[in-house]
Amino acid sequence: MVDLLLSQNKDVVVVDNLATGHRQSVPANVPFYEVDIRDKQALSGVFDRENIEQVVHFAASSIVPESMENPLKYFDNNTAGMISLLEVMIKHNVKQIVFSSTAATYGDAKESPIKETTPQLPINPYGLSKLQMEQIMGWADQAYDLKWVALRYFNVAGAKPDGSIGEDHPTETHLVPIILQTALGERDEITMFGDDYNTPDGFNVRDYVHVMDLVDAHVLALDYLAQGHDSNQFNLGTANGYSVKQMVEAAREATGMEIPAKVGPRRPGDPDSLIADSTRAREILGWAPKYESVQEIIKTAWTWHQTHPEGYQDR
Ligand SMILES: NC(=O)c1ccc[n+]([C@@H]2O[C@H](COP(=O)([O-])OP(=O)(O)OC[C@H]3O[C@@H](n4cnc5c(N)ncnc54)[C@H](O)[C@@H]3O)[C@@H](O)[C@H]2O)c1
Ligand SMILES: O=c1ccn([C@@H]2O[C@H](COP(=O)(O)OP(=O)(O)O[C@H]3O[C@H](CO)[C@H](O)[C@H](O)[C@H]3O)[C@@H](O)[C@H]2O)c(=O)[nH]1
Repeated sequence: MVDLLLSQNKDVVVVDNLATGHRQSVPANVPFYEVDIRDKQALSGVFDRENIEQVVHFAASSIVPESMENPLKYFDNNTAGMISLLEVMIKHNVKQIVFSSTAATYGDAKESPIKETTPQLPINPYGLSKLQMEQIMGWADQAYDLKWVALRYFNVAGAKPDGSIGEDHPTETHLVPIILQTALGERDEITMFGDDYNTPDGFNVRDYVHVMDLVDAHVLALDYLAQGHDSNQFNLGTANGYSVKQMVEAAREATGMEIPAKVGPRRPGDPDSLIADSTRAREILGWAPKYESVQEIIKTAWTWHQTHPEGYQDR
């Protein structure tokens, strides 16, 4: 996101407590504050110093299985983090925010593909915390005229195509990086969590969206708010569902590697299937994902993993 905004000659300020982020991923010439958004005093200091007009709120804990084991962490970092951020924004009269929401707010959705109007009934604490954050922004709009866009991402994957920016988590839990670490020989095999879901081949189905397409949507959402539109919510996915097994097979084709895989037990908190209907984002924001095939998404991630087997190397 920072990379794209800079390429458009926008001024950017980054706040991150580096809980899972990397200092090296932010260019040295971008103002960077190592601040926890729950620290209102420190965050207020950033807003005092910088001339902030709009906020893009990515900061969160975002691992579904971790949220099942440690729900309070999610309500603290995510829900309370949002309250702190909004208080500081309102105090500084900053009233436009684009927010990273998630398909996890829908839970085991009763319709597929999922529309923005599909009932949000999360089945894990992570999804609930993100739904609470949306609802809190809704009340802040009514009370303080704060305008917000929730971008409900489906499963994000891929890397900058030149391989210079990619995923690097302290403990990797996401499917695509785990598959590619297995392809690189960093892991012996991948365990596919559960083959008895209510899906065509029994494996969980997800809608994988490229990170470059995702950041495009954020720029469109910032423009949408700058033009004075009302608060809104948008699903971001490609409308193509792939099962875990199909993802492993697609990665074998995309990389030419063997990628040993076995079936293991279900992982708690996983819905059967999450596929997006992104018509609203296409019609209102003019968003059009450029990467429709998971092969292409996986290939860009593969370039990153091959060239950065140790990630950002800052640990
Ligand atoms: N990756 C996905 O598939 C996906 C899907 C839907 C939504 N999202 C959302 O997108 C956002 C980014 O996800 P990601 O996959 O890049 O995760 P990530 O863990 O790589 O990024 C989160 C960033 O927020 C920072 N952070 C966390 N808590 C903070 C706090 N209290 N104060 C300041 N900084 C804090 C971390 O250090 C990290 O840099 C998250 O809000 C996540 O919920 C991700
Ligand atoms: O080693 C693994 C890792 C994952 N999976 C499976 O692969 C699928 C995708 O799992 P991820 O952990 O990559 O992603 P999640 O669907 O759990 O969650 C991701 O997408 C969500 C939206 O759909 C959230 O927003 C969340 O932040 C983001 O991590 C799931 O069915 C999971 O069970 C495996 O089978 N084996």
